Amino acid sequence: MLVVRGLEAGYGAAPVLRAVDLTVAAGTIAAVVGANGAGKTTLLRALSGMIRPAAGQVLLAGEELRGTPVEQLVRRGMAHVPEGRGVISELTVDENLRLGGLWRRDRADAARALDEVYDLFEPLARRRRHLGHQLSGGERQMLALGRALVGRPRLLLLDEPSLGLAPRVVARIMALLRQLRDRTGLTVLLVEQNVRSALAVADQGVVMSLGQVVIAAPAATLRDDVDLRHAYLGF
Ligand SMILES: Nc1ncnc2c1ncn2[C@@H]1O[C@H](COP(=O)(O)OP(=O)(O)OP(=O)(O)O)[C@@H](O)[C@H]1O
Repeated sequence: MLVVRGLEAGYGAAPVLRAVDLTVAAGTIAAVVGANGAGKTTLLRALSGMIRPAAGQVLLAGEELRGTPVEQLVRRGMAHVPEGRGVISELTVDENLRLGGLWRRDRADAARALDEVYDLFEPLARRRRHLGHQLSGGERQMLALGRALVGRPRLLLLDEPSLGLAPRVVARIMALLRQLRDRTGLTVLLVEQNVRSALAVADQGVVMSLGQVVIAAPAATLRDDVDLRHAYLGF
């Protein structure tokens, strides 16, 4: 689904990503882990067009994406849920969710997707008319994820979904990702500080350090191989 080759990106003159290579198979979850400042968020930003890569190739289902306007990326099936969540505080839960499907031509399916999100996230269904700023951190995270799902993405880029959430909510979100992968074939690139939770749900583990991918391996290998864990994950 996603092939990244030699990706270089950064902020102004300061390079962050250095020759990043990555492959994520369709219908799998890849967890990107690594120390603070390793470049995980920058990788998601470069993939979703929030920052312009300086070099390299990004293919989504075989089609080159570099230089594609963000709106086109969304139409091609990419959804990015950034860290900090991007919920619009002045809009209601329902309005925020509908934003995720505004661009879709198939209105009937957009309405179905909205209903599915309310089924998945019962707290959102109970707070349809609440404003974004009236939600708890966990509800906001559900809303950001729900809004992305209303667009029926093929590839979901998720930045730190567990940030600031109670373990029970984190477990729920991870279980949901697995369910979406299994039921709909969704492909997920998941950036997480919570390495154990991320590797528990992921098919592939990708460790970044100093702007590079230092190891990409089956998540089970990273979970179970004590030497690898010590060397790359520090536990
Ligand atoms: N907007 C920005 N302008 C300039 N430099 C930035 C910006 N955002 C991040 N950086 C720098 O890019 C580097 C990588 O940051 P990035 O946020 O991608 O790391 P990360 O792996 O996601 O870290 P964390 O786990 O702490 O969120 C860091 O050195 C950071 O200071």
